[in-house]
Amino acid sequence: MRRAGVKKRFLTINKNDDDEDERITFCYCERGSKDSHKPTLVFIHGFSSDKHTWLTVIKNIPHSFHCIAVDMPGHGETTGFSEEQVTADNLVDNLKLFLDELNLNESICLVGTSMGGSVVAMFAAKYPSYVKMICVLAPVPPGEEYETEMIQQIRSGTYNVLLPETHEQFYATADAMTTKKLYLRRLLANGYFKTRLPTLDHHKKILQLAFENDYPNLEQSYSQLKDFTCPSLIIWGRKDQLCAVEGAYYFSNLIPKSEVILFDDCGHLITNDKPKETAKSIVQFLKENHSSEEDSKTDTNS
Ligand SMILES: CCCCCCCC/C=C\CCCCCCCC(=O)OC(CO)CO
Repeated sequence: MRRAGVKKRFLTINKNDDDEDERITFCYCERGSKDSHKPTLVFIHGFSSDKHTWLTVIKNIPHSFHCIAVDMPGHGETTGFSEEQVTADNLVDNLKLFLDELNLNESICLVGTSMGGSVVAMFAAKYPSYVKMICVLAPVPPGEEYETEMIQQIRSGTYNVLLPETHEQFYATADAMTTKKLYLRRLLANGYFKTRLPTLDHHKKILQLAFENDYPNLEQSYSQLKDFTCPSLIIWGRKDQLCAVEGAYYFSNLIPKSEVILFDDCGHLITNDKPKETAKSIVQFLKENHSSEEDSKTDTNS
């Protein structure tokens, strides 16, 4: 935590004044404070992950940028949700509540990876006025056309592809998800199991429900992005085995003002494989597209 210079904070929101059960407490990491000349960067992690996934990237972003990485409902230290409530719609709407509470409702750059990238895309489709720009890292593309073998396996119930339960499964998942060599992999696996095994059943349930309810509707949920006019950056690893890299063109064809960056030698865990490059791409994208946004209505997508 200290290396990225972030502070951990909690924010409790009453969704309903009469009902204590409808109180949620968000946990998030923050560095810096709101700056009227620059958008705040808000980072959304992937499935079964948490805010820490972004520290490798935030470390490489200049301190002049206000950064927030939040634990999504059902993940990390954010509390007040049952599995059934962790749906795409709820994640999007609760992210809106969180941003409202922090007064971050007009000038942010929303950045998400994997499932978090999907949440960012759906958020921008539903609440375009909240964001100045978005950046999605390998979000889940819709439909069979983009389905990888890994997605097929998970969809048919082999959850340990994403949620390993044994050391062997952990090494297989790591091999599939990252191109970086794992040093001290047994130690890493032990660290992983220590934090993840207690939440395993909970995450399995969330995954099952997501494939039943949200996955079939992805195309519909993304469709309003066709009218999203803010600059959008799409980042993908060429060696992604979970979310097919062709998905980058699905999103760039859908979003009017979009730009694609593909990293060589990079798997699905982009924040792990290319942290410096990711930070650099985001900062570059912010510099090119902010402030000048009013006079540059050019389509970078053609
Ligand atoms: C849960 C609420 C869903 C809301 C959003 C709908 C997204 C599409 C619906 C179904 C697919 C489920 C997820 C499939 C893979 C995610 C990979 C991922 O996030 O990888 C992590 C590491 O696990 C990377 O950090």
